[in-house]
Amino acid sequence: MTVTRASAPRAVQAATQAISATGLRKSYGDKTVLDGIDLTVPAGTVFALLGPNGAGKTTAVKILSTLITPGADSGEIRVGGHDLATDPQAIRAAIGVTGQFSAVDGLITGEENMLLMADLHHLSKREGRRVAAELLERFDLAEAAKKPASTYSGGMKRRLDIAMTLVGGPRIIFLDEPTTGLDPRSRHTMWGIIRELVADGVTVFLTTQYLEEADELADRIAVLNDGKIAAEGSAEELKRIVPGGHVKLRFTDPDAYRSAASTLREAAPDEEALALRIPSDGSQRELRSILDWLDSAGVEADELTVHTPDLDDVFFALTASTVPAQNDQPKENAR
Ligand SMILES: Nc1ncnc2c1ncn2[C@@H]1O[C@H](COP(=O)(O)OP(=O)(O)OP(=O)(O)O)[C@@H](O)[C@H]1O
Repeated sequence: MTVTRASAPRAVQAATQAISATGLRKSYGDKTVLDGIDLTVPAGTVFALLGPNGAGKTTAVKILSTLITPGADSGEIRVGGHDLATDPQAIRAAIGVTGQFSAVDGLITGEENMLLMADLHHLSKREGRRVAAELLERFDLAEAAKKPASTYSGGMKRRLDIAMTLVGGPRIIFLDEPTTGLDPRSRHTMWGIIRELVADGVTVFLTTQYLEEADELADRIAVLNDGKIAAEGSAEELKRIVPGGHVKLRFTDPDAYRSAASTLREAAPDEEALALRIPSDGSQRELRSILDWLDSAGVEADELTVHTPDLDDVFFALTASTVPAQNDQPKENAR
């Protein structure tokens, strides 16, 4: 059953929201990092917080995962159904956090790292071994389990880090830049892992600088800029808010192309490609009116494609005023 926010009783709404925060604030001295942001993450979904370096993404993760306290003037913050102000302990028991700085101890083996986590979660020796073996297998680390973690590749360390986070069976996990510095293959492996978690009903709150990552994984994306949420929506919704979307009509017959071009004077012609571009936000309503218009003009294209701007366009449009030049570089190089 789908519960809509407008009609559901408050208790049901609370149960379906894994994370909710209103008026989240945080300042360091005079510097306002989070200037009253609202966040809502339905259970079992992936939420991506995007933003340039220093936007406050890690700060938001640290507050929601109880590692630091929010500004005193923040509104209500609930995680896993618990109030952060009154019951941070219950939140800690319900969540897992994988930060930018790994919790992996390089001096001991992958398996020992896992068993250490099992101890921290008070699992019995037998249960700890069972959970560790299962997760090491699932994360493709069984073969390397008896080797010191310092010998692992970046991707293996990151997988071990997440495996360690999962020892306690959290229903909500925070992943702060989970693929920064990973090569494309490891990144895709990590995306697969995140998708599996979500298929198991886990809620994922992730921060990322990679727009492609948010596009691939997230149900909803919020762009954080200058202490505020500059825009929020699905990847498709966000792409529609920047100009540049169009419908492209392609023809194989030059005569059909020329006839269409003379009929559709509003369309931008591309003689070489035998294509016409009609500005459009890509919405169903606009598409329908374009199709009606083509029908009434008697134009039949061989191919019709809808082009929406990509998330890069959105990111740059929304964060343009505050992005320093160095942020054109990938993060691992900028550091
Ligand atoms: N303990 C602290 N004391 C003072 N300033 C801080 C502290 N922690 C963070 N800041 C500042 O708050 C701002 C937001 O930092 P934060 O780490 O949340 O950003 P971010 O979006 O995660 O950036 P990045 O992508 O670089 O990790 C930065 O300007 C940072 O310098």
